[in-house]
Amino acid sequence: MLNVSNLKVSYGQSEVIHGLDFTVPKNETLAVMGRNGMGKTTLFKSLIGVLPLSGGSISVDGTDVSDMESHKRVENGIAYVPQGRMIFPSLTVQENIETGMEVSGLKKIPDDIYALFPVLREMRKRKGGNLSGGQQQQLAIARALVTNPKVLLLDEPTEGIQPSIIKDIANVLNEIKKMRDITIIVSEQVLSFTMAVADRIIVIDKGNFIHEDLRDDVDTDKIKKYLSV
Ligand SMILES: Nc1ncnc2c1ncn2[C@@H]1O[C@H](COP(=O)(O)OP(=O)(O)OP(=O)(O)O)[C@@H](O)[C@H]1O
Repeated sequence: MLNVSNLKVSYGQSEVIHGLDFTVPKNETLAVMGRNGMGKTTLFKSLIGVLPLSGGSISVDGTDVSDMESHKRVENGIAYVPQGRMIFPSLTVQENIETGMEVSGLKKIPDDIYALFPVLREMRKRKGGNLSGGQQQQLAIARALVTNPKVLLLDEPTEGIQPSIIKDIANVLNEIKKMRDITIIVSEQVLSFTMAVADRIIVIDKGNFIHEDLRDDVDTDKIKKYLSV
């Protein structure tokens, strides 16, 4: 589980994340929704340690990771699928996945990864750069999963992906949740996607959480309003 307390993040003098508190238990998928520029990417980068905190703390299963560098946070169970996917274009699909396996000590790509993403098995010898956006997104998720994470972070996984593939990605996240004891946190602007995957939805606005609902209680019109203002 992930526990975040009074998290603050700044660019120079300018504070962008203003003291967020949240806990996400095992087997829960949390969606953080907000318009462009509201702080989703900054929040995720600070959770994985690409950006330093200017205050507060982050812990995974009781271990404080706030002062750890990114690779140490990965060792402690956080995996990150960045916005734009950031796969290695000149490495093959298989090599891309293998870059995630050093941490977990896996020698071979587990069968359940290819069962989740059959297209990656078919394309395992192709260069990552030659895959479609949706396939690259699957590859980025596979690469994150082979680290055996306790907490999986996905920053706007539907961005630039065609609607039919967005459904596949939602199915994959639901499968992952069934297969593993995992906490999933996804940032998004697409409400239909979050309604298909999230147990809880939080709205972020200018670096503050302004609204929270369990999926079953979501007033979709209200959330749409927050996302469109
Ligand atoms: N490198 C940076 N230096 C200074 N300010 C930044 C930097 N990156 C982001 N910001 C500012 O931080 C705020 C939050 O941006 P962030 O990218 O986290 O938002 P976001 O919700 O992820 O948006 P998007 O959906 O466009 O990725 C914005 O006001 C943005 O201008």
